[in-house]
Amino acid sequence: MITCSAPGKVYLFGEHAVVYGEPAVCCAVDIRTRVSVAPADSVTISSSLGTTGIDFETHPYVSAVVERFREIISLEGVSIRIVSEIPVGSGLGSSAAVTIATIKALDTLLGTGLELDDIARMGHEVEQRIQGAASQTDTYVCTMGGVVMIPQRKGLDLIDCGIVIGNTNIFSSTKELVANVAELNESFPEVIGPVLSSIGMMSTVGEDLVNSKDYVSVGKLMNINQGLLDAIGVGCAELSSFTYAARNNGAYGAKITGAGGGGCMVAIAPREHVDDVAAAIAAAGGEAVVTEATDIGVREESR
Ligand SMILES: Nc1ncnc2c1ncn2[C@@H]1O[C@H](COP(=O)(O)OP(=O)(O)O)[C@@H](O)[C@H]1O
Ligand SMILES: C[C@@](O)(CCOP(=O)(O)O)CC(=O)O
Ligand SMILES: [Mg+2]
Repeated sequence: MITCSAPGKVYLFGEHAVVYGEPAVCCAVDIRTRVSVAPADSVTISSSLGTTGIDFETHPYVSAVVERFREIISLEGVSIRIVSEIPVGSGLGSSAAVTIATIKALDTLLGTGLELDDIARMGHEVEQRIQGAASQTDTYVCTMGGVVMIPQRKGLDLIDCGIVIGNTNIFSSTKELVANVAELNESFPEVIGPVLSSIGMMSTVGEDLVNSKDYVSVGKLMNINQGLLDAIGVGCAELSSFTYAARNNGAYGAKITGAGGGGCMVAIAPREHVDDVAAAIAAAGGEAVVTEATDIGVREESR
């Protein structure tokens, strides 16, 4: 049996706008999905969502990965078992992590010799197939780890402060949220276009601030980015309440991460304040997790 893992991620800046070609800055975090594979006569996929064969209702991403491998190598059966610390449908990139960890595990089992760039590319193709429109961000950062600027694929300095995630526990489908933004953009292109460009500008301005570890300024930009995400309709009352709770309790800045509409927000904070920030999010009704950035991307854990 071979086990591979891949990390979740938070966006410092740029989700949604990145789907329209704007830059984004995304950071892998130390919360992982583990996928174990073993030879078998037929395909079995088991996770917290259930046990299935190839099944595009329950396991669309993993099913698409298996089909993709069948295009390059003969693969009759395989047993795939998923254990994840990343909440599903929460903006932390659970879909990318399960996709990338499965690709790496199958690559290792079948000896297909994929390089990291190949894994990221295949993962992006799978996300595009299942999600409709999908940027390369989640699959790339979860393959490589660290802090990455997209579309340049440029590595930035690892975030050296505390990261607190606040989960609303409201399931949000990235596919739906991306489609909602597209609809708003079609209705009001003159209004939404400039908002998306302004979101992109966060990354352009933020890049040097991340590299110089100026987290006070990074936090201010995250707060502006949050306002613009609200403007494109991907916020909700709980996400707003948790971002204010974080900001009022020592965070440098706080915003939605990922698709929004539910799911998670992210705050960056001095390490000495992370517990206060987490307590404030919990008091506002969220599930708070204190984490750190990680430069460990997809990797084999055991065989
Ligand atoms: N642990 C898991 N096991 C199986 N499938 C998973 C797992 N985590 C995520 N997924 C897949 O990813 C989908 C959620 O992806 P998405 O809507 O993009 O949200 P997220 O923000 O978490 O990436 C789930 O509906 C499921 O198909
Ligand atoms: C909204 C979007 O920018 C990020 C979605 O992230 P997540 O699936 O919510 O973790 C979509 C994308 O980049 O493909
Ligand atoms: Mg996703």
